[in-house]
Amino acid sequence: MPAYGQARGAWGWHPLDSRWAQRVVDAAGIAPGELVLDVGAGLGALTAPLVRAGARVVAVELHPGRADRLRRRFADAPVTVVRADAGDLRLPSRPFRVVSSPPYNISTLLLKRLLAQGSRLVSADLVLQRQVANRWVRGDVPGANRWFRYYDPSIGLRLPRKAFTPPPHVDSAVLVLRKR
Ligand SMILES: C[S@@+](CC[C@H](N)C(=O)[O-])C[C@H]1O[C@@H](n2cnc3c(N)ncnc32)[C@H](O)[C@@H]1O
Repeated sequence: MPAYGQARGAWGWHPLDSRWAQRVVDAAGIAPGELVLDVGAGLGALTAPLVRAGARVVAVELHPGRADRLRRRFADAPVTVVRADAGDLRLPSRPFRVVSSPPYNISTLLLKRLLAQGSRLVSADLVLQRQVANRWVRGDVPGANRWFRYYDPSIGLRLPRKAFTPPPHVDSAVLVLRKR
């Protein structure tokens, strides 16, 4: 079921503190001009430092009000706001990177989408529930053998709960995937 059909309050609303968002983007090492998807962009906590890094950003957000606010906030920046469900995401036809702090309930769906056959994904830096990120790095997910022929998984930054407002009930970490 698309998340848009979820009850009010079930939107995975845990925005990142701006300093932590900056750290996540710094660690991703974005080069000017790169195409970067920010999936579940919220109000742009990651979008803003991505723009400062010189990225061309596609900000995907399902919540209509947040998508509108993103459009207004980044009207003069190289940001395309797409109101879409991450599960139905149309991937760019050219090489792209992903830097995202998605709602935890869609992280597996999103990863499968990004790693689908034909994807031009170059790298992903995804803020995930730490347990889930660890499972991916251990290869403890169906399909891992196939995906990890092409991508090298590792754990990046570990984020404390206070990196988000409101703080989630679980620890988080950045799952880093780099094309081999
Ligand atoms: C954890 S918040 C993070 C927001 C922002 N990335 C940040 O770090 O501040 C996740 C965001 O994903 C959005 N969202 C929820 N379900 C979604 C879906 N299926 N597709 C796209 N966005 C979704 C929510 O509306 C929310 O803005």
